Amino acid sequence: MADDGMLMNFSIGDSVIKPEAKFKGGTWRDRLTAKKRSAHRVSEKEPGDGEAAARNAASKNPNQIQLGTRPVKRQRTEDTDSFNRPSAPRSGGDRRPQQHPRDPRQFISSLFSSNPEARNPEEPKEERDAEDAKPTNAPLIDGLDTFTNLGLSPNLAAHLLTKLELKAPTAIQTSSITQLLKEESDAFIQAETGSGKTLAYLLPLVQRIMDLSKAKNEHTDTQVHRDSGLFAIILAPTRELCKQISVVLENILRCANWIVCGTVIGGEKKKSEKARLRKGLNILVATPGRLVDHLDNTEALEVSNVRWLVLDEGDRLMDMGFEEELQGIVKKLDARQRPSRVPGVPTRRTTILCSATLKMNVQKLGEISLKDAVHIKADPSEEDDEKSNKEEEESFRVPAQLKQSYAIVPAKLPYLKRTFMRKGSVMKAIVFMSCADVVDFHFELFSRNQDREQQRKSDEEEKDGKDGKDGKDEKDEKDEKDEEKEKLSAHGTIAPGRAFSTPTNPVILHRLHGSLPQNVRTATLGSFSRSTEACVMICTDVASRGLDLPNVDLVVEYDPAFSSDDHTHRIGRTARVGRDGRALVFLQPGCEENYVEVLKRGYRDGGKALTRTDANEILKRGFGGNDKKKNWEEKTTDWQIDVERWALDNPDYLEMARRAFQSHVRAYATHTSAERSMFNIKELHLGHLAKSFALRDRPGKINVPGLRPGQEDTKKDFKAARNGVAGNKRKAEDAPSSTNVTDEAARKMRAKMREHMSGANEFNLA
Ligand SMILES: Nc1ncnc2c1ncn2[C@@H]1O[C@H](COP(=O)(O)OP(=O)(O)OP(=O)(O)O)[C@@H](O)[C@H]1O
Repeated sequence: MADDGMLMNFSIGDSVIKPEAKFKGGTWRDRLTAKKRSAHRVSEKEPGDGEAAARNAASKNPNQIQLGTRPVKRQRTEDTDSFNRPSAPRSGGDRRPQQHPRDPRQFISSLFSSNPEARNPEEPKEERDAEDAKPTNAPLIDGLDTFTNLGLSPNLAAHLLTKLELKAPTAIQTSSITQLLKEESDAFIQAETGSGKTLAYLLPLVQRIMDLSKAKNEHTDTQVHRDSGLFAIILAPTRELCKQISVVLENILRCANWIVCGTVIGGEKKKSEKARLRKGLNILVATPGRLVDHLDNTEALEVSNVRWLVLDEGDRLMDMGFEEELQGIVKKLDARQRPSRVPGVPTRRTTILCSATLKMNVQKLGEISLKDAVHIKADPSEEDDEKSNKEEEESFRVPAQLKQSYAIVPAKLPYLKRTFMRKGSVMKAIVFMSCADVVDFHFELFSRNQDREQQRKSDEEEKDGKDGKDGKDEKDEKDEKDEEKEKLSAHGTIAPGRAFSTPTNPVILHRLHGSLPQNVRTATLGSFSRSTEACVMICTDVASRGLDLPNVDLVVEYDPAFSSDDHTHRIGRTARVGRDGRALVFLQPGCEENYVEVLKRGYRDGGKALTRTDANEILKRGFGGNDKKKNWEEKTTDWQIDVERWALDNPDYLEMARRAFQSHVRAYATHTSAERSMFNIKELHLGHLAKSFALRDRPGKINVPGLRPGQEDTKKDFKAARNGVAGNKRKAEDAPSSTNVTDEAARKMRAKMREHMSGANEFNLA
C-alpha cells in the first residue's frame, strides 16, 4: 500500500512553515513555549540528521515522545496527501475532492506506517484456542447443598426456587449462609465477581429477621412490622448499587411482606426520605453520605435496634473516600445501641464486610468496622491452608471460565469499530474508557449518520455559489438529529450504533458516565439491562463495580483500567454466576505490554484462558476479508480519513475530540503508582493518541478551556466538589482511586502534562 500520509510527532520543516517572529494569542505560557520550541527548532535543524535521530529514538523506545528534541521532518506535499484523496465518490456534478484549508498546526499521518512494533514477539493465540475451564462462580446444582438444608426456612427456599428461579446456592452463599445463620461474629465475605455475594449476605439477614417474627409471635401474637424498629443497615458506595440491592431485597421480601425495606441514597428530596423513615423501616439500604446526614438531622431515624450492618463493595467505599463517614457511622451506631424490646434480637451487632478483592484499604475498613471477624470464602478449605500466602490469595480473582484476550495496537481508532461488527454471538458488550469526555466523543462518533452527512455535503455543493445554508436549514437539520436520538432516548444517551450496525444486524449504542444526571444514568442502565437487542454500552468506571447487568457477553477495555483491581471489577461484568464471558483489553506497544503479566496473575492456572489477538486480524476480519491484504489496509485508512474529515467539518465534534484527547492524557497520568511503569506517560505516543481521536492537531496545540458541554446539568455537583466533601464523592465515581489522585508523583506528572499541553488546570474526569 502506498504510504498515504506522514509521520506523527515530528517537527515540520522550516521550508514549509517559517518560524514566526512574534507569538500572539493564548496564555503567556503558550507564547513562551512556542517561542522556545521555535528557537529550538532553528538551532537543531541540521539537514539529514532528523530522520536518523528519529530512528534512534524509536529503537530505544517505540512510544516515547521527545518533547523539545524532535527531529526535523519533511512535510508531505499536496499531491501525495491522503487527506485530499476522496474516500467515496461525492454526489452532485462536481467530483473534485473537497479541499480543506490546510492548517499548519495539523498533521495527517498514515495508519500503517511508523507504528511502533510490539516488543513481545509471542505468537498470537486466538480466543477459540483457549482452554475451557470449569466455572468457579456457578450455582452448585450438582452439590448436596440446597437452600433448605443450609438453614433457610422452607417458605423462603420455596420462594427462591419458584419465584426467583434460584435452584441451588453458589459456593460463597453456601459458606456465608451457614456461618451467618448460626454465629453472631462479624464477617468478611470475599469471593470473585458475579458469585452471588448480594444474596450471600441478604438471605441470612432476611432469615434472621423472619425468625424475629416467630419469636414475637410466641410472646405477643404479633408479627414484626414496620414500627418494630430498624434492624439492619446496608451501605453501598453508589446510588446505582443501592438501588440494585434494594430491588433484590424487595424481591426476596415478597414472601415476607410484613418486613419493610427502604432506601436513603440522595437524588430525591430529603423531605420524602424523612417521610419514609418516619413511617418506619426494618431494613435500610443507604449511601454513607446520605446516612450520615440523616443520622445527624433526622429524628425519625432511630438506630437503637440495628443489629446487622453490611458494608458492600468495601474496596469501592474506601476508594471513594468514605472512610471518615464509615468511622462516624460505626461510632454512632455503637453509641446509640440499646437493648431491644423485640424478643430474639441479638445483644450485639454483627458487621459484615463484602468485597471481591482484598486490598490494603479493605483491610483498613475491616479494622475500622469489624471485631474478631470470620473470613468467609467460597472454598472454606482455603482458609486453613497454611501455604496460601498473600500472593496466592490475590491471584484467585477472575472467574475461571472468563476468556480474556489482549491485542497490542497502536493507539488508533478503527480497531474498536471493527471489534463490534457482530462477531458471532456478541449481543451485549460493555466498553470501558478512561473518562467522560472520551465516552462522549466515541458515542458521537459511532452513532453518526454517514448517509445523512453525505447527503448534507452534496446539498451544500449544489448550493455552491449561493449564500450557503439559511437559518431554517440549520434548524431543520438540528431538529432532525435530535428527533432521531429522542426516538431511542429522551436524554441523548442511547442512539443507533451505526458504526457497528449492518442493515440486518442493528446495534444500539449507550453511553454512561458520572457527569450525567442521576435520572439519566438510571434510565440508560435500565434500557441497557432490559434490551433484548444487540447493544454496546460505552462507559467509564462508574459501571465497573457491583453492577449486575444481565447477559453481558463481552467486556472491552479500550483504555486499560487505572489499577488491576479496577480491571478485575470491569471484566467481572461478564462471566457471571457460571455463564461464559469474554474480555478484550487494548494495550499499546512498549511498556504497556508488561501488563500481560498482571492479566495472567488473575488466573489460578497462570492464565491458560488468556490469549493474544493479532491486531491486524481484527482489522482484516472487519475491513475486507483475509485474501486481499491491500484491500483491508486501504479500507481501514479510508475509514480513518473519513472520521478525521467528520471531526474537521464539525466544530462541535472537533472540540469534543480535542477535549477527549486532553482529558485522556490527564487521566493516563493517574494510573496507580504500582502500575505506572507499565503505563508510563513519558512513553505515551501523543501523536498516535491524537489520531485515535480523529485529530490532526499537533498534540502540544490541543487546548480546550472551560467546562465540558453538558456540565451545566451537574454544575451544582461541581461547585460542591470544589467546596466540600459531598462533591468529591460524586466526582470520585468516575475518577480513579483517590489514593492515585492524591499521589504525589501523579500530581507532579499532571503538572508536567499541563505545562506541555497548556491544559486547563482542572482534573476533569467526571
Ligand atoms: N444461587 C444463585 N443461582 C442463580 N443465580 C444467582 C444465584 N445467586 C445469585 N444469582 C444471580 O447472580 C447475579 C450476580 O449476583 P451478585 O450481583 O450478587 O454478584 P456479586 O458476587 O456481588 O458480583 P460483584 O462482585 O460483581 O458485585 C445476580 O443476577 C443474581 O440474581
